[in-house]
Amino acid sequence: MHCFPCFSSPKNKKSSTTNETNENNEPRPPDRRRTEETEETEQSEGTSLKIFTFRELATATKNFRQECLLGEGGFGRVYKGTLKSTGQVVAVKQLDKHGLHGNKEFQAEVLSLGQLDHPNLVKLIGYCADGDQRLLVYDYISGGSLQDHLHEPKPDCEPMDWTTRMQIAYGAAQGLDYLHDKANPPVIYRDLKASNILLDDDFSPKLSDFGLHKLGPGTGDKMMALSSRVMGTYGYSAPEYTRGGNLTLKSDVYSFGVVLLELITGRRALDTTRPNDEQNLVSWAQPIFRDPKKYPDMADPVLKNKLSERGLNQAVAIASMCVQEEAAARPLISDVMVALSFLSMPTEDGIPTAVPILSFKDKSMSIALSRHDSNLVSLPPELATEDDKSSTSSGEESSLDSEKESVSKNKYKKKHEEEDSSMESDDGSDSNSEHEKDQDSPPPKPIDEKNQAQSLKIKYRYSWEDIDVSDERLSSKSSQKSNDESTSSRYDSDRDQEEKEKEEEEEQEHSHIEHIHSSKTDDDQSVYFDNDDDSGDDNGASLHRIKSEVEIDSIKE
Ligand SMILES: Nc1ncnc2c1ncn2[C@@H]1O[C@H](COP(=O)(O)OP(=O)(O)OP(=O)(O)O)[C@@H](O)[C@H]1O
Repeated sequence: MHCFPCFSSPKNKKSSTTNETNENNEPRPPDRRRTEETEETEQSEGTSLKIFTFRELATATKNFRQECLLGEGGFGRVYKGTLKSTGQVVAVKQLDKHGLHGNKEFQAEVLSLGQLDHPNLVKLIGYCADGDQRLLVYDYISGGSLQDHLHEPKPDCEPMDWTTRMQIAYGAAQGLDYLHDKANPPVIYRDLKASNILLDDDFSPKLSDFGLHKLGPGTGDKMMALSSRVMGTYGYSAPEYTRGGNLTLKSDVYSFGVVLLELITGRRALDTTRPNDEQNLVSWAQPIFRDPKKYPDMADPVLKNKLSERGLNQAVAIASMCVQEEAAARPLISDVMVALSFLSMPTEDGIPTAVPILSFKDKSMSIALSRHDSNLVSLPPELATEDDKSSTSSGEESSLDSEKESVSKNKYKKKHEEEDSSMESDDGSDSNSEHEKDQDSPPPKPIDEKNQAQSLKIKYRYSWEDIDVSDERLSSKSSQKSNDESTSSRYDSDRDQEEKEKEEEEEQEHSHIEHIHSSKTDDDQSVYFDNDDDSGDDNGASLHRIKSEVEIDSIKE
């Protein structure tokens, strides 16, 4: 077999062949002698992707020997291999020959997959397209999958502790947030599950198997898969997806919620060895979500007494929001990520040093971080340094804008820029350029003062909209509302009062369906659903986030 590179750098193109396309404008095989004799790995144009020869990969995997087989998934077999040229250990995914991918699809797919790069994604390092062979070459992740660690642990392995679980959830949320928010066009994962979350040696999670079906740009939440084939795994797939193949970013959020529930409970998403009413994890958990007293019973028994009840309550609350039946009511993964950033903070003597307090009141959900020691509370570095996220800590508008749910990435960016410029006129500072932003924006205001409770709140405002609302209406209305209300961070201690008054005003304007209350007192730190409202089952209404804002307060005790 010989290499059949689809793409090559201009330099390589010149040297490989003068007949790059045939009369049908299809790529021709390169000069056979070159690939056989030199075995030189090419670089794909415009990406860091390497184009491997089939021979290289056969050598790397000892001719795809059984002993190198890591497993077989929906797309084909995966082999562990070592690249002869560099010694790098890789995972080689040999795609099913009878799969969906034609040559063109494959080309488009690998090129866009090659652009994706995030510490919480398994990195695609190259590919091979040779005749009817299609192979993808990934970094090898040595620690096994979350599924292995959680559900099939080796007998000599300690069960994963609570903080590790929350750190895995946080890392996975960051990977997913990258796919949803940073990748352009956004990538819907489709098949997020514990077996697709690989762990490296220090338990850092890496999402694998993403983007094997690339999605075209759509209209935000309504993005559809190019393929109508319903994928996903039972137990993880969102109801709207399994029912009608309707795939959106929120379907991923649902699957994420299931993984979070697995981490919390130690139960499988689907476990046919359990009694009927306990086989499906979400169905089992739904009634418990409404009864916080039962939350401790939900926790993985191996964690007994080794987790904070507050942390558990918050994690369950996040999971319960993610697995809501109504896709539009699920939070954005970026919101989930922020909440988990706090839950995953290291603990002192098993007690988390900081616990987020989620409060759901009328149209707003707040995530507040409280701690009562003298250490600084600041956003985790990954949230504080990136441009989008720096806004959460530097007093600018939050990047967690409602519009990204309902408009395309480009539209979102445009909106973001507009708001940036409105921010500019508001506060007189120039925040347009990323570079300037990095240089000029003041560092996050320290909020630490001894004997003060510290609180960082990220508020998400939701409004009720008819479900059949058109995207245009949703986005323009939301946008208007979002623009009308300034989205700035405030540091002054009068903010709470102001906020309360504003909320009361807004309360009169909108009806609400569901409350989840959070009590801030130390002994009663509960989060619970309040179904006291008969508008709860309002037909044709759903929650849409219209605004988010960040505030960092120092609250005198
Ligand atoms: N980059 C990698 N590093 C290490 N092991 C990997 C890597 N990619 C996949 N694997 C392992 O290879 C096996 C097959 O993986 P694959 O993703 O193809 O299927 P799956 O996740 O088991 O099932 P599905 O296709 O339904 O998602 C799994 O055991 C997986 O953990």
